[in-house]
Amino acid sequence: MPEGDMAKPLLGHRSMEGDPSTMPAAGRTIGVLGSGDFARSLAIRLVCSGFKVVVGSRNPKRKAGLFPSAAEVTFQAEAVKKTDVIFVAVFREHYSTLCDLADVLAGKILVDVSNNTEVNHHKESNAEYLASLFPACTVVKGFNVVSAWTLQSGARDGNKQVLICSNNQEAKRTVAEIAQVMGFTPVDMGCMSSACEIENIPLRLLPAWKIPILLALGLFLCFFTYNLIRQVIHPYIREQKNKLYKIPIEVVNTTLPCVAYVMLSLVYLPGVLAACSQLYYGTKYRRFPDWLDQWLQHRKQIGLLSFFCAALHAVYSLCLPMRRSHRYQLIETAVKQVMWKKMNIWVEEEVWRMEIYISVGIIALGLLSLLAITSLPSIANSLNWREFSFIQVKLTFSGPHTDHGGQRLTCHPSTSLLWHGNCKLCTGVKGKPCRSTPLRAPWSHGTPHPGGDTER
Ligand SMILES: NC(=O)C1=CN([C@@H]2O[C@H](COP(=O)(O)OP(=O)(O)OC[C@H]3O[C@@H](n4cnc5c(N)ncnc54)[C@H](OP(=O)(O)O)[C@@H]3O)[C@@H](O)[C@H]2O)C=CC1
Ligand SMILES: [Fe+3]
Repeated sequence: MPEGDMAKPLLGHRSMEGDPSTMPAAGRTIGVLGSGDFARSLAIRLVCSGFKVVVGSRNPKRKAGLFPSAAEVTFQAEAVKKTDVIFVAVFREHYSTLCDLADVLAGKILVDVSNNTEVNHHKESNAEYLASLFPACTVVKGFNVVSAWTLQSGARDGNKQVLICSNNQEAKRTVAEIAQVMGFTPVDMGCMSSACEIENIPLRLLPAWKIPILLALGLFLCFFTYNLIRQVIHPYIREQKNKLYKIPIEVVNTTLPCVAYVMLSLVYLPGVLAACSQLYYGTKYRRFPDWLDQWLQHRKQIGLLSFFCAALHAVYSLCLPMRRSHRYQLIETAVKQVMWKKMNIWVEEEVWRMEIYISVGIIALGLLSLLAITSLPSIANSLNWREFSFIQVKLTFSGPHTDHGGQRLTCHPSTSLLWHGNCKLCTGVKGKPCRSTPLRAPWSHGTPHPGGDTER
C-alpha cells in the first residue's frame, strides 16, 4: 500500500473519553440488516452506546425476542426506510437476495461487515461486490475485524481497532464516528481497494511468527536427532545399554539450550551482516536485500523464542532430580560407595565447576528475561530511550550504531536484539518511527516494522 494510504486514526486526536451523547453520531438511528450473531451483538452495542437501532429481518416476529427491547425489529424494507446508515450483517452469498431493496437503499450508506472463509477467496472483495450490486449506495468496509463477542462485551476486551475504508470520505467519517461512540478506535485504511486486505486480516494466523516458529522447530529437530544419537542410539550400539528412558526429559533438555543459543545468535547475526553490507558498499543509503530485511524484522520473534527455549530448559533442569531414574542412580552410587568402602567422594573441582555452571546459567536466564520483558511494547514504552538502550544494548552487546535518514536504512542493525517497539535509539524521541523499509501498515505483511509506530 502506498505510504500516503497508510493507516491513520480517522478522527484525529479527539478524546474518546467524552460523553457519547455530545458526539454528533450518538442518538441517530442505525439500521442493521440480518438477525444473526453479529447483528444481535451489534444491536446490543449500538443500543448501549445511545443509538436508536432498527433491525431488518426476513422474519421479524420470530427474531424480535433475540434483540434488546430498545431495538426495533421489523421487515427489511421497513428498517431501511427509517435510517441512512445500514450495517449489512448478512453473508456475501446472500447479498443478491437484498437486491429487491435497491430502490429504498438508494443514496444510503451500507456498512459491509462480512468476512471470508479463505484468504483472497473471491476475485473482488465482499465490499466491492456489494458496491457493484448497489451502485446508488455508498459502501463502507468496516467492523469485520471485531468479533460478535468483542462487540457484545464492549471494546474493553479484545482488539479496540476498527479498520475502515471507502471511496467516500464523508461516509467513512460517519462510520468512524459511530465506531468511536461505540468505544472503538477507527483506523482509516484508505479507499475501497483496501477492502480485500481488511477482509484477509481475521484469517491470518500469527504471520510474523511463522518463519521464526518453523526455524525453531527445524533447529529443535536437528539438535534432537543429534542428541538422540549421542545419548540413546550410540550407547545402545556400543554397549547394548537401553537408554530410551532419556528421550522425554534428558534428550529434550539438552536440545533446548542448543536451540536457544542458535536462535539468540540469529538475533545478532543479521545486524552484523547489515553493518558489513553498509561497510562493503560504503553507503548507508543502499537498500538491504529482501532476505536480510525480512530477517531483521523477525529479530524480536526469534529472540522471544530463544527466551522461551531457555525458560523451558530451566524448568526441565529443575525437574531432573524428581525423576525416578535419578533416585535409582543416587541409590546405586551410594551402594557402590559402601561396597568400595569409600568414605568421601567429594571432588572439589567438580563441585566448583557445577556451582559456577549453574550460577552463570541463572544469570544468563535473568538477562535474557530482562531483554524479553523490556521488548514488550507496554514495558518498552515506559522506558526513556537511555534506559532502553542501556538494557537492550549496553547490558548485552555494543555494536556500531548506524545513522539513518530516509527510508533505506535499517535502524541500528547491529545493536543486537532490539526487540523494541519504538525506535528510541535512533532518534532519542520516544515513539518517533525510523524506517528500514517503507513503513507499511501492520497487516500488509503481518510484521510490524521494527522501529515503526505500527507495533501492536
Ligand atoms: N459472527 C461474528 O463474530 C462475525 C461475523 N461477521 C460477518 O457478519 C455477517 C453475519 O454473520 P453472523 O451474524 O455470524 O451470521 P448468521 O448466520 O448468524 O446470520 C446471518 C443472517 O443473515 C440474514 N439473512 C439475510 N438474507 C439471508 C438469506 N438469503 N439467507 C440466509 N440468511 C439471510 C439472516 O437474518 P434474517 O433471517 O433475520 O433475515 C441471518 O440471521 C457475515 O458476513 C459475517 O462474515 C463479521 C465479523 C465477526
Ligand atoms: Fe543448561
